[in-house]
Amino acid sequence: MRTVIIGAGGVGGYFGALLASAGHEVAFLARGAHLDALRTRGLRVSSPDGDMAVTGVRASDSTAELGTADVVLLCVKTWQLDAVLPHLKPLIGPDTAVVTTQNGVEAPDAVAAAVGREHVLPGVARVIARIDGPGVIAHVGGGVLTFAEWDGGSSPRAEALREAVGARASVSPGIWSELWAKFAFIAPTGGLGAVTGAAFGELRDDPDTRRVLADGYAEVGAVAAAHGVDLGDVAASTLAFLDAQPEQGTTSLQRDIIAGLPSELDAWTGAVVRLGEAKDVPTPVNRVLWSVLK
Ligand SMILES: NC(=O)C1=CN([C@@H]2O[C@H](COP(=O)(O)OP(=O)(O)OC[C@H]3O[C@@H](n4cnc5c(N)ncnc54)[C@H](OP(=O)(O)O)[C@@H]3O)[C@@H](O)[C@H]2O)C=CC1
Ligand SMILES: CC(C)(CO)C(=O)C(=O)O
Repeated sequence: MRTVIIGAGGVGGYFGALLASAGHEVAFLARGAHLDALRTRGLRVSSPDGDMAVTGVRASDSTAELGTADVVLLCVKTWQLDAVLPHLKPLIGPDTAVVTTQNGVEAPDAVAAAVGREHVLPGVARVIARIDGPGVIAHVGGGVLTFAEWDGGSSPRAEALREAVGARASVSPGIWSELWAKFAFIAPTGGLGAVTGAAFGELRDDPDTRRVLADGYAEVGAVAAAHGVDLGDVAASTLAFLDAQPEQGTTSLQRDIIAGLPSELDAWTGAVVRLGEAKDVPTPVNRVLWSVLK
C-alpha cells in the first residue's frame, strides 16, 4: 500500500512510522527543519510500546513530487487545512482514500469540498503524540485509528488500510458517532481547561466545574442530535470518560492557548456554537467559553 502522510507531526509521524515499520511504502509532506531531519536522519518515534526508527524516508514539501497514493492520511491541524487542501490533487487517483484525523467534526466536509466526497474516509485518531524535535516524535499513549467510508460502510480500500495498520486500526460503522462523541469531550473540556488552566483531575473533582462540563457535554449532544447523530446520555458517558483519564491530563487546545500558540479553538468550541446556531440549538456554556477565549 502506498501512503502519503500530510503533516509529519504527532499523529502523522506516529501512524506513518507504524506503516513504514510494517513494510509499507510511506511518503511524508513536511517542511523546514523537520523535513531536513526526515531526509537526512529519518523519522524516530519514542514510545512506551517500543521505539521505532524509519530510515530512507521519502519526504518533500511539495505534493507534486510525491505522486498518487492509495491512501492519504491527512494529519495537519484544523487551522492548517485551508492551505493544504488545494495541494491534494496530485495525490488523488481514481480510488484514492483520504483519511481525516482532525479533531472536531467539520474536516471531512472541508476535504470533500476539495477532492470529492467519494475520496473521503472520515477518521478518528485516538493517540497522544507530539513532535519532540526535528525528525523526532514522542508517542505518549493510545494509538488507534478508526475510519470508514462516508456512510459508515467498509470497502476494499478501507479493509486494506485496516490490514496495513494492523491491530491499531478499526473500521467503524459508527464513525460519525465516534467523531461527535470525541468532539463532545474535547470541546467543553478544552475550553474550560483553557479558561481555568486546570487539568482533568481538578476540573472533574470540583463540583462546580464538573457541573459546567456536564452542561457543556449535553449541549454538544443536543447539537449532534440536531445534525442527525444520537449520542445518548452524553453528559454521563463523557463524564465517565473524563473520570478515567489521567489526573494531570489536558487537551491540546488548552496547552496551545496557554502557550500563546495558534489553536484549534474555531474547530472545537467555535464549531459547537456555529453548528448549534445552524440548527437553532442554544449552547450557552460553550458560547461563554468561546467568547472568552476567542
Ligand atoms: N497529537 C495528538 O495526540 C492528537 C491530535 N489529533 C488531531 O490531529 C490533527 C493533527 O494534530 P497533531 O499531529 O498533533 O499536529 P502537529 O502540529 O503535531 O503536526 C502537524 C504537522 O503538519 C505540518 N504541516 C502543516 N501544514 C503543512 C504544510 N503546508 N506543509 C508541510 N507540513 C505541514 C506541521 O508543520 P509545522 O510545525 O511547520 O506547522 C506539523 O509538522 C489535529 O487536528 C489534532 O486535533 C487527534 C488526536 C490526538
Ligand atoms: C483526546 C485528546 C485530549 C488526547 O490528546 C486530544 O485529542 C487532544 O488533546 O487534542
